[in-house]
Amino acid sequence: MLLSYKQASYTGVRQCPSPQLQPWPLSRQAHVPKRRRTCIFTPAAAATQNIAKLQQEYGIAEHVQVVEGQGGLPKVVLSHSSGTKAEVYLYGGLVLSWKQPSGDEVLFTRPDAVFDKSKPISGGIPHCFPQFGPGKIQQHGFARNCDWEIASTSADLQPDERDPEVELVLTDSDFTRSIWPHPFKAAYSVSLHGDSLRTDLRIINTGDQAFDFTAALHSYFEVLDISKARIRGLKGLQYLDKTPDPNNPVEKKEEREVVSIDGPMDAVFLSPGDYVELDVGTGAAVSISSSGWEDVVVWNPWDAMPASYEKFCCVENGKIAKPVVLQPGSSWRATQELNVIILDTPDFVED
Ligand SMILES: O=P(O)(O)OC[C@H]1O[C@H](O)[C@H](O)[C@@H](O)[C@@H]1O
Repeated sequence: MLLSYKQASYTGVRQCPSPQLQPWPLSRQAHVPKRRRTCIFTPAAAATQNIAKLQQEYGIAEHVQVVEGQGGLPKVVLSHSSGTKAEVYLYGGLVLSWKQPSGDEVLFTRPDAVFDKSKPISGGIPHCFPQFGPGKIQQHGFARNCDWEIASTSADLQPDERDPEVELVLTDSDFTRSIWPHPFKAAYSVSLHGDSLRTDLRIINTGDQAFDFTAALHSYFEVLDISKARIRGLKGLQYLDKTPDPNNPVEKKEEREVVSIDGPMDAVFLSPGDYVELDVGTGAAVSISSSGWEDVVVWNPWDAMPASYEKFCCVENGKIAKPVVLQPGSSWRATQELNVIILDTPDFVED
């Protein structure tokens, strides 16, 4: 939580235990001399070896590290000399954590998040692609439950400001084509620049037929208390209110300069400017600047998630209302930059 509201952090996150080494089948063990049985090779050991290989190939001293994350999943840790850190999981191509130099976490992981690939990781910045939803395929598409690959890593050569970056890619596979029959490449770079976190997503049509898609960065931000969170930058916008029924949204106009949340909220704001701001209630705010993304979703489930709704607010850059139509060989690009700002006059001051 920003500004050291450590009391707001969660301790109840359910995690899968790291995979343990399993013994070989007995028939095979019979051929293994006893003293060597600890050297068995298993899927878990293979995963660890794979992580070590990725680290060897893509690690950059002090700035980029590939290590084992929760549930034994590979994650890339970006460290900036300013003290900021980000963790990017290959599963889902997901930024799970972004910490300020103070150690304060900006993003939020739901307590029901799991790291065993049985479902997408519920927290951080999951992808919604190739469909935001609801729609013809699974809610929010498949990009959040696929393994992305590392394409490259870098750390800028300026001696004091080595901006670490990782680029991940996801391409169509038998699995993706069984859901959505189009050849594509998604290239997603995540980088730290001083105190800010930047993402750059490109979708490329690698097939010979046009396709359309919708997408979003389903960003979870930690707030002091949802009743104290405020969003600026939405005044005057038309929005699709999905709260009563996500399948039959009602179009409305936002009249408020400062949007507060006092019940379930699921709204797609149409064509905001390139900047919105989430005041997290501590005297700090997250500024969200973007290009290419055309809509902003604000989501809080309220008492449908009693264990966590008070502690997060999703503010999601998306391309939802008007799908992107991509011709063969063409591409679409959208960027997002998050910064933490200290507010001069917070709307709420602690009693
Ligand atoms: O639970 P998930 O599949 O992650 O979706 C959680 C929520 O995401 C979005 O913000 C949608 O607008 C909501 O309609 C949806 O309920």
